[in-house]
Amino acid sequence: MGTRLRITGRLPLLARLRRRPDPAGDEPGDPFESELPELSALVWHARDGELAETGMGTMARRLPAVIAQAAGLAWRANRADTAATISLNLAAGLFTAFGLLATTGVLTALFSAGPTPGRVRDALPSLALVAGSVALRSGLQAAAGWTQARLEPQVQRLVELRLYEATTAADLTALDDSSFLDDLQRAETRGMNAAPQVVQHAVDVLTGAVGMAAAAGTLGVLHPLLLPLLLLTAVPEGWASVRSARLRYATMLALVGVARRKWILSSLMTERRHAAEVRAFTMRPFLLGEYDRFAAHQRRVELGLARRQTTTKITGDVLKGLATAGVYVALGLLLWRGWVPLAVAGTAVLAIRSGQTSLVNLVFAVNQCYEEGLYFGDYLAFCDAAEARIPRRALPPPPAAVPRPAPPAETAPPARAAPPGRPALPDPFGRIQVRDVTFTYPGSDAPSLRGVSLELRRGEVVALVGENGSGKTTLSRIMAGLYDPDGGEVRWDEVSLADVPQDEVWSRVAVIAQEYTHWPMTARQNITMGRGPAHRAGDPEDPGVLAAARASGAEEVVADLARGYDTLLDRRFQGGAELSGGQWQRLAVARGFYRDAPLLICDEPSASLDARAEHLLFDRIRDHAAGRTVLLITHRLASVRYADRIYVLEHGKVTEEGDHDTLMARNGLYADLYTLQASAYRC
Ligand SMILES: Nc1ncnc2c1ncn2[C@@H]1O[C@H](COP(=O)(O)OP(=O)(O)OP(=O)(O)O)[C@@H](O)[C@H]1O
Repeated sequence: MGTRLRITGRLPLLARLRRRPDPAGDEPGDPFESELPELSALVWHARDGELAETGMGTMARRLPAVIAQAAGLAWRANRADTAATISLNLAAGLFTAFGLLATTGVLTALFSAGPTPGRVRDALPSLALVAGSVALRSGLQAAAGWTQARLEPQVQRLVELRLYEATTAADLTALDDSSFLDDLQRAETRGMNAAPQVVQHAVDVLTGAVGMAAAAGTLGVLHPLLLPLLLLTAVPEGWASVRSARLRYATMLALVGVARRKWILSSLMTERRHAAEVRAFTMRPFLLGEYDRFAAHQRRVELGLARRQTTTKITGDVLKGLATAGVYVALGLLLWRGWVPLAVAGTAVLAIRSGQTSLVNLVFAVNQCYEEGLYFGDYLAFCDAAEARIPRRALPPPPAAVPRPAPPAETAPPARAAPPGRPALPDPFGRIQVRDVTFTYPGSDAPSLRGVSLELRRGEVVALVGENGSGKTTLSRIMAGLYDPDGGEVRWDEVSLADVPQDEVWSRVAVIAQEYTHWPMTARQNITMGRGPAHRAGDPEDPGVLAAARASGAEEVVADLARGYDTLLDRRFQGGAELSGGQWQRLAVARGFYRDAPLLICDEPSASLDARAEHLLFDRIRDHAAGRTVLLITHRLASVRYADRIYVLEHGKVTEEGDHDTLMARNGLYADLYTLQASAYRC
């Protein structure tokens, strides 16, 4: 097992998969450049180095670490079950060895001279020992299987929690990063499921090793020469299994971008919210064609894999057959030379068969453990990377090798108090200042904000206007503590947001986002989402819900629902209702009001509202601002003329500021846009 599993010298398998042209036409050749150029840079080059390390020596080196990780995970999932699984398997192995050795007694008695009834009688005590140890071994194995089965869901829960804890806390910009998303896809779709498998296969490795040790120990006792012969039969199978696993893993890595693209396309073709547009824009042939292009590529790569795996398996089987024949020839020679008696040879045959079975199981388990360990490694690497992208001031619990149990959602209060030693946001604050803020999205060449400064005083409605792409949403996200600026800062009185735990910022800001989520929950939960104990079931008596619904106009929407606030807003489930765009928007606005935060950020809150609802909403926003502060982003300039102050953004810079009259008198972009909109109503 010492050779490195390199298929062509120093060339990693993945690169080879990529470069080799296939005369038969069912190999990938150089598919990403020729067939799927849009995915080429992302996938292939990023993983070459990683795969180059994956040889058999590497596997041998990594396996103990994988097993240790599995053991640690299982231990943290449930100590009693882990201890029971290990000790029951060890005990079962002992009884296997004991049963094999007792077989020698049976055979010795049976092969001795004398009348048959006497020989059978002599064999009975050893036979009883064999029967007893077989029964005990089976009982122990069954109990071990049970404890092992109990571990699986517990391990699964731990790993799921860790991943989702990390993805929901990671910096928002991480989710704009395509390599982060690729890694997330691998970790979620494959790596996360690998965790219980790793644990299971690690236990199987233990079981196989114990069974193998029992057979090997028995053979060693019977005749020392038999032992290396038995081990020889393991080499071909081990080689074949590891090579096969590596091929499969390389293929999975090669196809991760394809799988993600296919998944996106499949959701476009199956999800209800896209169905109308798919038809109206006659997108079906395009989507099906795209899907088929990726599926065809995947099929070609997978056919190549199947062929290589079959060749590998046949080679391994042939070599194993030769090795097994060698073992039996050696045993025959030992018998022929009279170096072992017949009874011992008989036991040796049984021990070899038992050893081979254990060996096959062991090799299979090692292979599976290693393969799943690779996927599990992806999961761990992703979780580490995602945890590293949790902003430090979010103050997550210290990273651990396993997930931490989350506080029960219904009892988790919004984080209002800063931890000791951390400054808290002033309550109430006097003014919020944005000072010289710059921001560039990761991977973008141009900054979205360039030295923006503005001020909001308590109780004011401040409007942000500007053409598409001028940076309004980006600025509002920085003010909501969702992005950290590259330069400059946001201060609440004298406290900089950068010094305050993010949870505290988020609990003090309510955002009615431009792109909001249609939460597939009840109408009540759509309003109370994320705020206090009501966030799970909803408190039917909560006056805050009624007030927020009234202020946003959601009250009329809920009145028409079959089960009022308890109506499920998801047509995919029985009894679920669907809302119109404007009705959804009223609920989103209600959610913002319900949070009752000192700073309300409204990003295009009226885009889908009818004229009356829009008019009412802006009135309500003004009412809401009494004692609180509102940042209003909108293209409906008639609604901002009553704002206390208006900032005009152009290409990420504030170019105008003042109230409506000042800006109209200035005759700049604001006046242009306002006059344009007003003239549309005049004619
Ligand atoms: N997630 C992102 N990744 C990279 N660039 C982004 C991202 N979101 C926005 N941008 C870029 O940042 C700039 C400002 O976008 P932003 O959404 O802040 O504009 P906006 O003023 O809110 O536009 P609109 O009026 O259309 O809503 C744009 O050039 C946009 O392309």
